[in-house]
Amino acid sequence: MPSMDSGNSTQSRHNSNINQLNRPKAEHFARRQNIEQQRKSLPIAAAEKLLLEEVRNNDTLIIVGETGSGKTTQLPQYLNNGGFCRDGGIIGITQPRRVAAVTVAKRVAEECGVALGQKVGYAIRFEDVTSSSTRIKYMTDGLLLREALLDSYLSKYSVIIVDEAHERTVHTDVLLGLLKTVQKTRSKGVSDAADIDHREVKNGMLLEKHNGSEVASTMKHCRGKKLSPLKIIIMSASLDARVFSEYFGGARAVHVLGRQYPVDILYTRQPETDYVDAALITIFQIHIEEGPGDILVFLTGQEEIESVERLVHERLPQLSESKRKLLTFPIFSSLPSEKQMKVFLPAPIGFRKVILATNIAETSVTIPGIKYVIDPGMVKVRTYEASTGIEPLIVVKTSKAQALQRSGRAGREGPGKCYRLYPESEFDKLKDSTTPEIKRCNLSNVILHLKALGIDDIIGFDFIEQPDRISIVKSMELLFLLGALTDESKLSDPVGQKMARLPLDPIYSKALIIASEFNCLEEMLIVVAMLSVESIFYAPREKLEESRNALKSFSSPEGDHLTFLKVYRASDEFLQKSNLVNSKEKAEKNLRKWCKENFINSRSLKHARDIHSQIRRNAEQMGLLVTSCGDDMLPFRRCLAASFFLNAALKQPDGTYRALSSGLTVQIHPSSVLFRMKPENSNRSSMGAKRREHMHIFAPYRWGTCS
Ligand SMILES: Nc1ncnc2c1ncn2[C@@H]1O[C@H](COP(=O)(O)OP(=O)(O)OP(=O)(O)O)[C@@H](O)[C@H]1O
Repeated sequence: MPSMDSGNSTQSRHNSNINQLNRPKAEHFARRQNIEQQRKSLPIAAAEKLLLEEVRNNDTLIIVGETGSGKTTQLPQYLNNGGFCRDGGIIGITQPRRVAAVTVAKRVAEECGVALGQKVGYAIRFEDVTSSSTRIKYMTDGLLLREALLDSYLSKYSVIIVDEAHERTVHTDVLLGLLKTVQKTRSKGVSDAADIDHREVKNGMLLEKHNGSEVASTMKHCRGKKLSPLKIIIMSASLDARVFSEYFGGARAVHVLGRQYPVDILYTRQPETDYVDAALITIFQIHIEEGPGDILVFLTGQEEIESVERLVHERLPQLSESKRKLLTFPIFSSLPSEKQMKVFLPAPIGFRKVILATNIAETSVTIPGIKYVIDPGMVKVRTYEASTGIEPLIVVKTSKAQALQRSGRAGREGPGKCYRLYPESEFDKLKDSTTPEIKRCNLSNVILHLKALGIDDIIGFDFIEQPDRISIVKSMELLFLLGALTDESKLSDPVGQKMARLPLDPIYSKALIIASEFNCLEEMLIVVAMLSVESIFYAPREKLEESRNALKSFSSPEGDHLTFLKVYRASDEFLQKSNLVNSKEKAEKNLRKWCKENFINSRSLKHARDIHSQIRRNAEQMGLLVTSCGDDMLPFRRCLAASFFLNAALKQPDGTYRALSSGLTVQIHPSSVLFRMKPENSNRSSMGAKRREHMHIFAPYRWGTCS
């Protein structure tokens, strides 16, 4: 009957609406229950009370526990529940990488049932998702160091957890030294503030000397402020507790026993001659032979990742129709963060996800769905040759600690497998831990930072492992040449002070500061942003000639910097025109097409655009004048020479180049526009120095050494 039918259907529609309304709630409830259960089953859960006791009884604690045991997500929650935020104090947790800080914060906010940025938040360079109610704050180690510039007692933190300390990033090492001093000072602030034996104001900073060691703080933070003690926790699955314990004067170390799920480790019988090919074969082998579960592959860099991605797609059509449901997702540091986050989304039903990652995904992160890890055992690291100032990127074998971290990305939601693409005998030969970054990097950034904190005696600074003296000297020399240090090795005012405030490499900061004086900051902001991303141009092997012609249309005889400027401005003009007649999305899509036609890496360009707006904001906040030099590029080129002088080389009468700083014979890098252009002996030079008319200085952003 129509009325009955209609009544019934209305009723059923009504019921279904109720169901629909209830479904998200029910799903939400089920998910929360699931999370609660997961939390309770973590190995660390059994040790909650014990850990709280340990933290109460020890100012510094070292915690070692298996990957996935719950250290990063649970301990801060235990501490919060245990009263460590009672007086408004914050629990700060540092991570070596942005992606870990962001994803772990999201997870913990969900576990706590709060909106991200409220009780639980994160802060990374250029992004602060915290509020006055934040009590658990995840952040990069570099960011906490920057915070110390504003509040050198880190007074808002009641506990600071240095997570993944085994990575020994340069920021972690400096932070450890700083925390040690801060802890000492803060305990004095409570017990015996009167023992401050000397105070002076220097460049707006208040310096205090405690028993001979200098600690700087801003006036607003220490005047009359009662300081509460600071708890320090050092954490990792793979650190040598002894080293850290000794450094912190015999600090207590505890081990959290047990792991959540087993991970089978498999090795190859023979060493692999081509690990990229071996990784590719293993991806397909797992995909064809193994049960459901996503795959995480560790590769050394963007190029390798993109090539494996291409090869997977080339080989996929050779599989039967039902086996083609394989999706690839890249993740590397220069990939824009919204693209990085895609790896954390579940694969569509029936599909297998293959994540191609650099060591960015090696520690801390939980990527839902990962059951299989492929580890070729290689990693790309930056090194520093102090004598020449060159910082080559080299591919080396991972350490045992890294191998352990990589395998630990599986076994987080269920049992997993890790395929190490080398024989077990090779594993035994690996170094236990990675060489600390401080031993193999340019220290100018660190020194600038320490100086800004008022720590002038760099060699006397209490590093966990002393950097090489020659590296310190060379880096100070560079800062001096950049004008950041005075003759007395103090931070100069205003150049050094301003440089320390910019979150950039000192050379880039100097370029911006000097460009603002010479009315070409608009141009320099673009160039610094373009230099901050990986390869703007791409040249596919099969279209080499076409891509070279495209590059030629942007090439400037004055080098890569001006070429970048042209590319950026051309893309900007294109986007603006497209925006006039299209929606924002359509205009962005058109820009990607334009990039493709011009062999420009649209991802890198988009990233450069983001960085550009961020550093422009920074520059404006600092009061730097953002003006353009128009068509006269001479002042701009002079500013380049005044900041990037380490990259300058003189053309010799025989046609070779000699680096001005090191005296080494160098050649123009094949990726430079000058490589094919063969600069002529004209009157053009980056410095415009007449006395060097017979030899010319160009400043491509990369030089290769001649073998
Ligand atoms: N985003 C997430 N999605 C699903 N489960 C998660 C997520 N983050 C964490 N987990 C679960 O919580 C467990 C503990 O993660 P946590 O990061 O706290 O471990 P950890 O001991 O710090 O590991 P690691 O030493 O590898 O950093 C994981 O094994 C996983 O089961």
